[in-house]
Amino acid sequence: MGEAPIGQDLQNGNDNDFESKSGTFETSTIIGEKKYVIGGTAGGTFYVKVQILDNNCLGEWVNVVELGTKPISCNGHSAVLLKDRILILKKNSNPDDCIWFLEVDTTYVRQQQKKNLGTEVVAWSKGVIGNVEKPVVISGPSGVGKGTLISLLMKEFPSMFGFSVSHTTRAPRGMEKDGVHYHFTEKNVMEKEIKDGKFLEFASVHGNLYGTSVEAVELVSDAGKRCILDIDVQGARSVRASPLEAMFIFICPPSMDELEKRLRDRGTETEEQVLKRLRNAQAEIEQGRSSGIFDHILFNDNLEDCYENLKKLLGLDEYATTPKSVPKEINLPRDHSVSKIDDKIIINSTSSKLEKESKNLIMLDVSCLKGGAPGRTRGLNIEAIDSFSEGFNGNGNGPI
Ligand SMILES: Nc1ncnc2c1ncn2[C@@H]1O[C@H](COP(=O)(O)OP(=O)(O)OP(=O)(O)O)[C@@H](O)[C@H]1O
Ligand SMILES: Nc1nc2c(ncn2[C@@H]2O[C@H](COP(=O)(O)O)[C@@H](O)[C@H]2O)c(=O)[nH]1
Repeated sequence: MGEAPIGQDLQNGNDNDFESKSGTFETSTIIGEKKYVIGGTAGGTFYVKVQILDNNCLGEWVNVVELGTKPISCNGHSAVLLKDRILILKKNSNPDDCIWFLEVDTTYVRQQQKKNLGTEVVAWSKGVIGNVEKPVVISGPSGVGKGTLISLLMKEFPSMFGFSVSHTTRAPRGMEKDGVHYHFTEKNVMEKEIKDGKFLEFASVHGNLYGTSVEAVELVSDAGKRCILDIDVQGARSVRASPLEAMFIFICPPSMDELEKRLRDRGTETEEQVLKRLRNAQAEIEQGRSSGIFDHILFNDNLEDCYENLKKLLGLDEYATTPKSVPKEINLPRDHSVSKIDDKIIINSTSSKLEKESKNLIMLDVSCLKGGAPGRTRGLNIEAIDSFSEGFNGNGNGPI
C-alpha cells in the first residue's frame, strides 16, 4: 500500500465533494493518491463508514482502521478538506452532534499508523464549539490535598470546570458515589476495556488499578467545560506522552510529617495502606519535582494560599473580570451548501421553504483548532454572517 505523498495535496485540497450524493449518502474527498469515501447505506440503513481507494495500490480499496468514537449515522453530510483532517457536517442531526472531524494525517494518526502497518488509519473526533481551555492534570502524593483543591475549584467555578471521573478497582469509601467520585469496577472488566483501547491512561496505584477513560474526558468537553484530571505521577507521564494536550500541575506537601498527619487525620485508609501510600509518596515527590513532566509545582502548606496560586495558574483572575460567553451549539440548516475560504467554512442554507431561510449564512472558523483524537476537537468558532431572528441569537449565548 505505502504512504501517499499527501502533505502537499492536503494543503491544496485538490478535489472535494461537498455534498452528499443523493441516494448513497456518501462523500468522497481526494487527498493525493487516495480517495476517502465516507458514509453509505445498506438495506435502507445509513451508516458512517470510511473506505479508502488507493491509486498507489492499483486503484484498490484498502483496509481501514477507524479509531475514536464514530459519529452515529445520519442521512447525509458534507465533507470539507482541511489541512490534516476532513470536517464532516452532519445533516439533520442534533446541535451538539453535527460537527465531526475525520483525522487523516494528524500526529496521532501518524503514530497509530506505525502500529498498524499494512492498513490505513483514520481517527474520529467530535468538534466542540467555543474556546474551552486545554485539560488540567493535577498530580501529587496521596493525602497532599489534590481532591480538596479540586473541590474548591469546582464549587467556585461550577460552569467552567468538569471533573474527569476515573475508573478504579479499589472499594468505595463511605461517602463515595459510583459515577461521581469514581467508576468503581471489577479488575477483569477494566482490564478488558483497557485492551479494547477505551483508556487514555491507566496505572497500578497503591495496589489497585486506576485509569482515565477517553469517554470521561470527552464528557467534560461535550459540556463545554475545562477538564480536570486527578491522577498519579505514572498516569501524568502517560498523558504527557499521549496526544492529549494538557497543563500539568504537581502538588507538593510542606513535609513528609505533615503529609502523614493529613493522611492519618483523613481516616480513610488502614494502617497498612497509610504506610504503603507514604512509601510511594517519597518516589512520587522525587519524580514530580525532577522528571520534567510537570509545567508547575505548587506547595500546599496553607490551603488558602495554595488555592489562590492554583487559580492564578489557571488564569482565573482574568476570567473573573472578563467572563467569556461563547455559543455552544449550532442548528445546521437541514439543506445547506458548504464552501471554504481559507480557514472559514461558509454554510449556506439552501432551503426553498422560507425565503428568509435562504439568507441564513453561518461561518465556522477553523483557524484555532485544538486537541483532537482521542477526545474532542476544541476551538471551533462560529459567526452568523447574514442572520435572521429565528436562527441567530446574536448575543452569543444561545444556539445559532
Ligand atoms: N493545606 C492543607 N492543610 C491542612 N490539611 C489539608 C490541606 N489540604 C488538604 N488537607 C486535608 O488533607 C487530607 C487529604 O486531602 P485530600 O483528600 O484532598 O488529598 P488527596 O491528595 O486528594 O489524596 P488522595 O490522592 O489519596 O485522593 C484531607 O483531610 C484534607 O482536608
Ligand atoms: N493514573 C491514575 N491515577 C489515578 C486515577 N484516579 C485517581 N488516581 C490517583 O490514585 C491515587 C489514589 O487515589 P484514592 O482516591 O484511592 O486516594 C491518587 O494519587 C490519585 O491521584 C486515574 O484515573 N489514573
